[in-house]
Amino acid sequence: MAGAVSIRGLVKDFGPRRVLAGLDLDVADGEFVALLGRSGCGKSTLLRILAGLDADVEGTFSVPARVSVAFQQPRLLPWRRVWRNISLGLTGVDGRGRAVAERALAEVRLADHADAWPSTLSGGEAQRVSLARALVREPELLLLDEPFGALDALTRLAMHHLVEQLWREHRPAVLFVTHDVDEALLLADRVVVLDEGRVVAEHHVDLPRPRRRASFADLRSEVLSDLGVDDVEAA
Ligand SMILES: Nc1ncnc2c1ncn2[C@@H]1O[C@H](COP(=O)(O)OP(=O)(O)OP(=O)(O)O)[C@@H](O)[C@H]1O
Repeated sequence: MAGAVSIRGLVKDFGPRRVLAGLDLDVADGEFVALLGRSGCGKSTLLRILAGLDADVEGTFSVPARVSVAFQQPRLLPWRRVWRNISLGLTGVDGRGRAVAERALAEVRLADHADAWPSTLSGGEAQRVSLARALVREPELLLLDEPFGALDALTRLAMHHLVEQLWREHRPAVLFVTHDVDEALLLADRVVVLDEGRVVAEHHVDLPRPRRRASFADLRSEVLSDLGVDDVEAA
């Protein structure tokens, strides 16, 4: 199977600080990979590089032609209605921008919000618009940088279901940065742990979906231990 992402020896320095130190990582087509690691270990930097937002690197990487990104903050344009936020910059849709945006909104359960202004949306709704905006480009690779980090616990749960469903339907490869080990184990095919700018551990999550937290208690302990944290619940 052709890989969606192939990274070899990626090095990124910010002045004297080496953030990525020869990182190697492959992501297969349609694979859902979660990236975990201590704060400051370079997760967002890696996503920004793959998204083409930072070209000042050494090493090599390849990504597919269509890459979409969703960040922790939805970053919607406040002076555009929701549907325009989604259709803006879409090429090849001519006069169908509104219809295309509406279809994407229906997928994230926001069909009736096409004409809303971003300022009137809740945090969860804004994040769903951000997902719709990412998906409408039919990405082969979806980069998610802590997309649920700012949401409350209940909204977060709903978003897990939604992302899993959208991923099943569209099957992009996903690279998903999170601090939440449970979130990673609920959603990902593979959990990759970064430290000191390299991959230091990875775990395949061969569990049927939808997953229950009880089904990955042992894996959670292993991943937490990779992160240098004791699993108090396992004691
Ligand atoms: N534009 C920049 N200029 C200088 N240093 C930067 C810049 N962007 C990031 N860094 C530094 O690079 C390191 C990695 O940052 P990055 O945001 O990739 O970490 P992260 O793993 O995503 O962290 P977190 O989990 O806290 O979001 C940090 O030490 C950060 O201060």
